[in-house]
Formats: sequence, C-alpha cells, structure tokens
Amino acid sequence: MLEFRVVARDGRARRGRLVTARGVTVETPVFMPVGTQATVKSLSPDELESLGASIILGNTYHLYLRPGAERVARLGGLHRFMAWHRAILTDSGGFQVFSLARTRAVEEEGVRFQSHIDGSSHFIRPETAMEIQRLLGSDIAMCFDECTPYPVTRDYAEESMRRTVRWAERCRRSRTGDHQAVFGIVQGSVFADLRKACLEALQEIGFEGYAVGSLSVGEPKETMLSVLEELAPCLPEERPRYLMGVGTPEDLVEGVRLGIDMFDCVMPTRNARNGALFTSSGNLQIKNSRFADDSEPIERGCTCYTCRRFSRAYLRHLFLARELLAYRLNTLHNLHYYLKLMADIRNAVEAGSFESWRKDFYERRSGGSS
Ligand SMILES: CCOC(=O)Nc1nc2cc3nc(NC)[nH]c3cc2c(=O)[nH]1
Ligand SMILES: [Zn+2]
Repeated sequence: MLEFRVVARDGRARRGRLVTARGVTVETPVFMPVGTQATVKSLSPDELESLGASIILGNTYHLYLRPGAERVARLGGLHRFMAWHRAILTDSGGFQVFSLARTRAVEEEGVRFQSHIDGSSHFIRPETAMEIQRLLGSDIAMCFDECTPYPVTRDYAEESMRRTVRWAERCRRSRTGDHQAVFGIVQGSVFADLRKACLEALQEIGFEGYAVGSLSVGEPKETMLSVLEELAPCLPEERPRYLMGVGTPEDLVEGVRLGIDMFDCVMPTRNARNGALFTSSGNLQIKNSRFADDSEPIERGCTCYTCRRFSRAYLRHLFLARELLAYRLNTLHNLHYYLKLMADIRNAVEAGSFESWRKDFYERRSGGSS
C-alpha cells in the first residue's frame, strides 16, 4: 500500500511525503526525471541518486516493444535491470501509443497499433497494460487511458472520457504486482463538468493516487491553468495528485500553487541534448557564439558537477563537436536545476513562505535582482 501524508500546507500548495510499499520515501512536491528506455538518457543511476532524484518514470510502451516485459521480469524486474533502487512510476503507454505508434485504431476492447521500431502489429488492452507494468514491477502503475488531443469537440471529449473510465474499471480489476499502487487518470479535455464527472467516477472505483491527463498537449498555457484551477481542489485531499507531462519551471511553480504534488517532463533531459540550458534568469542556448570565449559556468552559484568544473566555452565546444560528454554535462546541470527548484519549493511551502518565494522566482527570471 502506498502511504501518503500532507505534512504542511501554504494556500493550496502542499508539502507531502510518499512512502512506497517497498519503503522508499519520496518528498513532495516532486519532479520525476523521465527514463523512457530504462535509463535517464546519458546518466548512471549513481549520478541520478547524487542529483537527489527519488522517483523516475519508465515507459510501458517502449519497454514492452524492447526488450519486452517478460524478459525484464525474468531478469528480476525493472529496478534490478537498471540498478535503480529508489521509486519507479510506469506510465501505461497510453500517451506513447497515441503520440508515437504508427497507425492506431482505438476500439472498446483496446488499441491496435504498429510499432514505431519495426512496424510490427500489436494490440494492447487495459489488462495488457497492467500486466506489462506488473512484470516490470514498478512502484506506481498508471491506468490505461486515452489521452485526448487538443482541441476536440465536447462530444468527442465525453466519448473519450467515458471510455477512459470503463478502461480504468478494467485496470482496477486487473492483477497488479506485489507492492504496486495504481493511479487513475482524469480526462475530459478542457470541459470542467466532464473533468469532474470523470473524477467522481474514478473515485467510485478507488485509486491510490489521481493524475490529471490530457494537459500540455498543445493547449494555451492559460487553458491548462484554468483547467487546473477548477479541477485540482476537487482531487482527494489525502491522495497524491500527479500532473502528467508538465512542464517548464514556471509550470511547476504554478502547478504546486494550485495543489499538485507530482510532475514528470522530458524537458530538462531533452533540452540538455539540444543545448538548451536552464538558469534562474531563463534559458540559454549553449551553441550561441556569444559563449565562445565565456569562461563563466552555465550559472554562477549553481552547485552542480558541471558548473563547478566547466566553462560555457568548453560546453559550447563539446556541443558543436557533438561530443558525448556534452549531453552528460548538460543533462547533469538541467536535472540539477529542476531537482533543486523542487527542493526550494518544498522548503518554501514548509516554511509558509511560498508566495514570497514565488515572487522572487519570477523577479529573477524577468532579469530582476539576479
Ligand atoms: C505518465 C502516465 O501516462 C499515461 O499512462 N497516460 C497518459 N500519459 C500522458 C502523458 C502526457 N505528456 C503530456 N505532455 C508532454 N501530456 C500528457 C498526457 C497524458 C495522458 O493524458 N495520459
Ligand atoms: Zn549547474
């Protein structure tokens, strides 16, 4: 059973503590680095630990296609396979099937799709998604849902949401792994009444945590925030709240302010590989020629491995030379930035000073008192 306690509140923001059934503690609000193919790209598990990561994401869709869930189970499960002994949340693959797979057909029974790797045909039912996550042995499994694109008509959103609820029922009844919690995913696109109807139906079924799906799928920022503003307070107080696929540093701050506990996003790791680096005053693109002779670190005062040792000039050189070390050093910095941001947010919520911390956060980003 997944334990969760809110230990402090500051407005709608919550400071909480998750303890997985295996006994791993996750301080919330938390950012979960994405480890799509059983690795957070370019980093070792020891480096992830030293960055302070407590929980990472694994992608069911990818691991099902390669190397296969049965193979990972035969080798002792995902934690042992990738030597990561803290917490793992696996997504159900719903989003990947909708965003990655070639040709797909959604039926009541499940989703038919072709692998983006070799074009082979597959059919995933909600029960299959839960079986895959059981074999992987993650600490938190996600229901198989239908991620609704943006924009859609209200009828489409309602039809899709009702299917997600029927699938959630089937997921709840599926056999799950020992010590594995299951989260439901709230759908309903941008329609507040559909979102609330979905949440009520999911609470009827009963889950250990509740995720907000189909956001950060191309909708305007203010639309995402208004959906959250209305929905977040309705999510069960005493259960973890997870906003999927979000987001930029500003999104994390606003998500916490609206009562979200858990976040995942490929941004820090993907941007690192594209040379886009996060700093307190905004992003910098390391390949920019203005850094050619810059002996400063990415960000003065950043305590990450990269900033303690290397100059912007060196990082630009590595990036232009497509040296593998570029991806590692950029990723170490960006993940450090995200994980440190969440640690600062946790301290501010705990101290009851989140609003003043938030004001400083924005001042620094608008080139204020840096
Ligand atoms: C992480 C759990 O994912 C699932 O099992 N289904 C799911 N995943 C999503 C991932 C998303 N990423 C973004 N933006 C980058 N939006 C997302 C929505 C979903 C979703 O509705 N449903
Ligand atoms: Zn740094």
